[in-house]
Amino acid sequence: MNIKGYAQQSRLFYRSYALIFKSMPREAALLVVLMVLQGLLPALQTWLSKITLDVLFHLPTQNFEPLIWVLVWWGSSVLLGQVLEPWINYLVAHMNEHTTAFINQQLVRKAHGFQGLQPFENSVFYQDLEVLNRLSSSRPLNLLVATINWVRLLVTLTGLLFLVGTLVWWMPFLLVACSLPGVFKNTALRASGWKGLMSTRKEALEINYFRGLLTQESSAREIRIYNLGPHFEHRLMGAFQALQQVMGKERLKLAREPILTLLLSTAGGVFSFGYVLLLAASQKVTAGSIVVVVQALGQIQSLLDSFTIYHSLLKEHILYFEKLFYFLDFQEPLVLPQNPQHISGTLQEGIQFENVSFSYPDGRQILRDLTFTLKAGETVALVGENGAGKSTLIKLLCRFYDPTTGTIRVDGTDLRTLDVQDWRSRMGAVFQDFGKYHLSVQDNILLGDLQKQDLQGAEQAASKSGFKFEVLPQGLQTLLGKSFGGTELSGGQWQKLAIARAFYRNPQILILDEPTAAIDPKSEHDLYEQFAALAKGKTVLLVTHRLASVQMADRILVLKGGHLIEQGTHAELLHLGGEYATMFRLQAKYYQLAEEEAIGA
Ligand SMILES: Nc1ncnc2c1ncn2[C@@H]1O[C@H](COP(=O)(O)OP(=O)(O)OP(=O)(O)O)[C@@H](O)[C@H]1O
Repeated sequence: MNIKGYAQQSRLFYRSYALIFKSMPREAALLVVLMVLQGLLPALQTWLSKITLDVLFHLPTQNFEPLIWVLVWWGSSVLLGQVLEPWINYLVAHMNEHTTAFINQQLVRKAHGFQGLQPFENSVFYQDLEVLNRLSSSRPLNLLVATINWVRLLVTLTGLLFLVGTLVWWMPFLLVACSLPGVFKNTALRASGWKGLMSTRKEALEINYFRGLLTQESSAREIRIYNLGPHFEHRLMGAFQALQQVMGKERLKLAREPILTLLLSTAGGVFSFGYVLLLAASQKVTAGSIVVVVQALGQIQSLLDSFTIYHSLLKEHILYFEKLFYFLDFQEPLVLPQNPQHISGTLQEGIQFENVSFSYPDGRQILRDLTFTLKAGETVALVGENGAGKSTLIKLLCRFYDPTTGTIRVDGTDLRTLDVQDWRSRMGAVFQDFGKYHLSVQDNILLGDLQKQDLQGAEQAASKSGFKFEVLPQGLQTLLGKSFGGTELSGGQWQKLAIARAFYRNPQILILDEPTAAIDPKSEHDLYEQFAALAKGKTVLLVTHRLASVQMADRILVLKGGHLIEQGTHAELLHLGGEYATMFRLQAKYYQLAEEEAIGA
């Protein structure tokens, strides 16, 4: 590694510890102090052995005071060791919980802080996020524990090497030199292990996915009808096997490859031990000193091996933080304005699409040169075949993405210059994949505007959407969804609840992407009957395939292959006899025929 590399590594370590310290500064500082104390204990105890022997050999007759002091010191050091251990364990566990929570908070804050949806499109990015989430409860603790042991071993080693050095000055250098290749080798092997782990991100995602399919209620029905259990289980085990193969190879390397470096460090220890035995045989040193060196050498050898392992573990765990910081530093492609414009009051002119085209990050062009205006207070229906780009247009309107070319203007101001939160606070939406929150009915509605907490308003919104909460066991307080043992709703009931949430917000701009796809004909009819009242004063964009319900729109836009091919009122478009008229007549004919056939029969 060159100097730049070391500087980067040092910054990375500094930032990682800063993150851990930030989560619990006092506890972290206390832990460091306790660790250093604990690290000094073995050297202190070995030194006490020397003192004991030296005192014994030079003990004046009938004077036991030095022995009593030796006993007091020895007892204190043993007691300190015993007291320190549980406190260090307590602090490590305590800090681990906090650090895990803290890192999770950083991760989710970053993830929900993305204002656009593009980061979620990138599969590598998504896989990294999965690994970061999965390891967030182990890696920070591992870094902490490895650091603790690294520091403790370093302190112990320094103490013991110092003691050995007082007898033979070159011995510490020899011992360290013989262990260094092992340190480097293990570090390289751990880095390779991490690379292996990262190369199995796809398999890890597959494991999550197939395990989810096999264990969750949402997929239980199809799995049983099509007998998909064995098939998905096979794919799950395939992913496990692929993961085990890669990680097994890495583990084997870790067990097999350090043998030469271990031989070298053992040779250093044996040579040093032999030299001390020679010194002892020629009686050049005191008995106490020989005991010190013999004891210290025994410890140093195994400590150096452990130190090598912890050093390489540190390097391995730091790679987690490298990924974590990469994620935390990631700048989303959606560029937010430095000095955003804040808008107040109601929409005046409306929203203008000017030559808007859009391609997803995969490069496919979905919207092509769209120019139209959603006038303030107008209800516009957007229709077109599957994949025409209707939901994509909504995503641009919500500023989940920016147009690839062209501009969207709000009362003449470029949407990209507006404060995005401000803009979205004017909107209410029922998306195709609306949220089903496993909370109470009331909370599901109140989520539409957390500032309001208007219980009466929530009740009214539920009534307007046709959601009959009275039939549920605890009415508005009924807990929904299976996650926490609540009541499960039907698809249509969930959708009505999503509509209630949007109504509760009372937004200026209401976006409805197939809002009645799961709703029964009578409820749909009731909803559209009162739609004029509900939409009053709002700008509404409605996407639907049920053309009977678009008649109440002021204007209809027809999308085909990303082009805006027709626009006008229901009557105008029927008169035009184009795509809309064809689609409408097809649907109408289908119902008419079905009715005629039924009556005829
Ligand atoms: N996140 C995405 N990344 C890449 N392509 C996408 C993404 N989302 C949608 N598309 C593609 O964009 C095209 C338009 O999709 P969109 O959902 O806007 O259609 P739609 O008109 O709403 O269709 P539907 O009537 O079926 O809801 C489709 O071909 C789809 O494959």
